[in-house]
Formats: sequence, C-alpha cells, structure tokens
Amino acid sequence: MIRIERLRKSYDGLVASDDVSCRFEKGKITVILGGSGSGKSTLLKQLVGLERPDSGKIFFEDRELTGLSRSELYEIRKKMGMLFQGAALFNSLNVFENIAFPLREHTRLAEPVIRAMVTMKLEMVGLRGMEQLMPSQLSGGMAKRIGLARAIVMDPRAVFYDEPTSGLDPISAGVINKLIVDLNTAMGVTSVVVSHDIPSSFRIAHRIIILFFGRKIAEGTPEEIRGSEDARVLQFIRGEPEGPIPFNRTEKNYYDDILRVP
Ligand SMILES: Nc1ncnc2c1ncn2[C@@H]1O[C@H](COP(=O)(O)OP(=O)(O)OP(=O)(O)O)[C@@H](O)[C@H]1O
Repeated sequence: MIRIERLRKSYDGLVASDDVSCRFEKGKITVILGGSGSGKSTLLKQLVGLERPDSGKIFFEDRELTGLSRSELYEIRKKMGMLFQGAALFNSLNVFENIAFPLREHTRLAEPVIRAMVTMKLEMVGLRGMEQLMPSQLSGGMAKRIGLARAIVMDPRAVFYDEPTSGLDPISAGVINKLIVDLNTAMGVTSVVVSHDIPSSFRIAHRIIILFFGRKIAEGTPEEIRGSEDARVLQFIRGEPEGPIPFNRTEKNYYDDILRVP
C-alpha cells in the first residue's frame, strides 16, 4: 500500500530520516516507535506529503509522491486521513463544521448528504449529539475522537495518527486504541501510528518499526520485537534509563562547550 525507499531528510545538518526503507501493508496497523527526536514525526510528515524528503522515494498505491506537483499531491491526499497530535481542530468551528470541513473543501455534496456523513462518523467515534459544541468545550480525549471523525470523513484508504494517545488518561487512551482497531477492521484502512506509548503500541500493532536517531533499527510483529536481541530495542521497550541509548544527543565535548568563550 505504502512503500518508502531510502528516505533521507536533514534539517541544518541534523539527519532526521537516515536512509529509511519500509512498507506499510494494506489493511494493517503499523506503529512507528522511537524515543523523542528519533524522527517519527518527520517520517510521518514525509509520508503524507507535508515535507519533501531530500532523497529517496515514497510510493502510495504505486504512485510515487516525491516527484508530484502540488495539485497532484492534493488529489492523492484526499485518500489519506490524518489525526494530528493535538487534534488540530479549528477553534472557531463547532464539532459538526470541523468534521464537515473536508467534505465542503473537496466535494460538492448536498447539505443533507453532508449531514448524514458527519452523523455516521460521529456515531463511529461514539460522540453523536455533540455537533454544536465548540472545541474549547471538549476534553482532550473527546477532541481526539472528533479529530478522528474528521480524519475519516472522506473514507480514506490510509489513516495516519500522530501520537494518538499522548496526554490521555488510560481509559481515554483505551478508547482511542479501540477506535483505531475498529476502524481498521470496519473500513479496511491502512493505519500508520506514530507513538511512544509502548503498552498501547503492542496492543494494537500488526507490525512495529523502531527508529533510533533517524535510522530504522528494528521491524517486525510485536512478538518479534519483544524477542529482539538489540540492546537499544530492549532498553526502549522496557523504558530503562541506563543503556546504549545516550541521554545526550550531542557528541560535542561537554568541557569544550562550557569553557567556550563567546
Ligand atoms: N522543522 C524542523 N526544523 C529543524 N529541525 C527539525 C524540524 N523538525 C524536526 N527537527 C529535528 O529532527 C529531529 C527529529 O524530530 P521529530 O519531530 O521527527 O522526532 P520525533 O521522534 O517525532 O520526536 P517526539 O517524539 O519528541 O515528537 C529532532 O532532532 C528535531 O529537532
């Protein structure tokens, strides 16, 4: 469904995606795991066309994205849904209008059809009846569910989730996890989830990819990842502060740094 080949992306010399190749299989949930700054969001942004890689290729249903014009990319992005980290709802629009937004933007559907489609998606996320609320009146978990309803309102082929459970209590996180799995089963979508929530990831993933300083260091089923012998993978999934993953990212000498005269 989605394939990336030798993706590289740097910001001012910092390599955020380092020669990453992998596949996101059709109808499966793939979780991209990694510590803070390991390049998960950077990879996601390239997958959905929000950032262009410096080199490498991205195939979405066999169409190569990196060479496409803005308008061609815009067409392909109609097949993608994205749930942003903070839900990214439009603060001045109520719940109904937030979910209807992609339909108004991309289609010429009549109002009764839009109403029916929004109601169906609200039912799927369990929040029918909340149409008139404003984003400021929603809890964090509700906002994510509304963001999810908006992400799937165009019936996308792939849904991308940026840290869907971050900042949520365990029950709200469990609700979001169940929704990701249910949507995956009910709509057969390909799901790509960026996360550092280890328990949630192992619960929902068909496949897991682990990034470390922009590089892919592991890929496999949750069982395969648990059985990994890579000390970096084990430290990460066990959440251990001591191990091969350094606390500090810079290789510059500490004493040179503090004694440096400006
Ligand atoms: N627009 C940008 N300009 C400069 N550097 C960036 C930019 N976006 C990301 N980076 C850098 O790229 C690296 C990877 O960042 P990224 O946001 O992809 O990590 P992440 O794994 O998603 O982290 P987190 O879990 O903390 O969100 C970081 O060192 C970050 O500082």
